[in-house]
Amino acid sequence: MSPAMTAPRDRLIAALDFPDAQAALEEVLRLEGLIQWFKVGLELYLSAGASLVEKLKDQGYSVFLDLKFHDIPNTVAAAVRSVSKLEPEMLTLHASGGPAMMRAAAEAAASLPRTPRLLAVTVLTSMDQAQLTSVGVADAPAGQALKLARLAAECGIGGLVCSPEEAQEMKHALPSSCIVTPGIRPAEAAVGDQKRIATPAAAIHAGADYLVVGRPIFRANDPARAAQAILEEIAGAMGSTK
Ligand SMILES: O=c1ccn([C@@H]2O[C@H](COP(=O)(O)O)[C@@H](O)[C@H]2O)c(=O)[nH]1
Repeated sequence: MSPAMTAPRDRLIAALDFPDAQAALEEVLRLEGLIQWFKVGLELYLSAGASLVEKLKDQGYSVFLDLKFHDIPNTVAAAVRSVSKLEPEMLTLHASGGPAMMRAAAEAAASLPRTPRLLAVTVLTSMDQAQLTSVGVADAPAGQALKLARLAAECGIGGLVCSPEEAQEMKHALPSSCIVTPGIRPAEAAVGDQKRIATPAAAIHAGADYLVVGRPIFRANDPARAAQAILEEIAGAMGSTK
């Protein structure tokens, strides 16, 4: 983790899963002063495109562009070069795309004047054992995630996305990788479609560098209050982890 990352707000990424730029930017405004990092995923990027990312960057926010590339190596390398013009701080690709794809992505990123941090998505936090078995993977989610995380690191990918349940083992096995965990659910929050989850405090204790939170903030009656409560939980856990 970067030494500059000392404040709870540097470790919380709010997922802007909204249908258009107007809805997303209204929420950004509502969280002004609380949130530094926003994640732009497929839904919003397909609707609002590059201009939304540019607006967030112009306003001084850090952007995690979560497009989860998964294609042949040449196509993924070109996609990395293309979206890196927007200067996102983080960018995702699926580790299951394999070593040739990940190496091509890492080389493409390294060739750029401003290298985005590439994150390999290991096993989606919405997948449990049954889901994994149904796509032909016999391993347990944690074992498969670790296997893919090691492969990603060997291919020069500096970060990974995994469940907070797996963060501790990941940190132990790959101490220099940046660990980003979605699947965060404060104690009272609805779980929804997520399967491998933990509270903000548990994720910090397990060694997650960044926590991604969407619905527990944006589907709360008062998103700013929900974000504040999560920041306080992170702060408490950081205090007791030091
Ligand atoms: O394994 C993964 C990878 C990405 N995500 C993304 O994180 C957020 C989580 O949103 P919640 O509303 O807090 O569940 C969402 O944008 C996903 O696309 C993930 O959940 N799991």
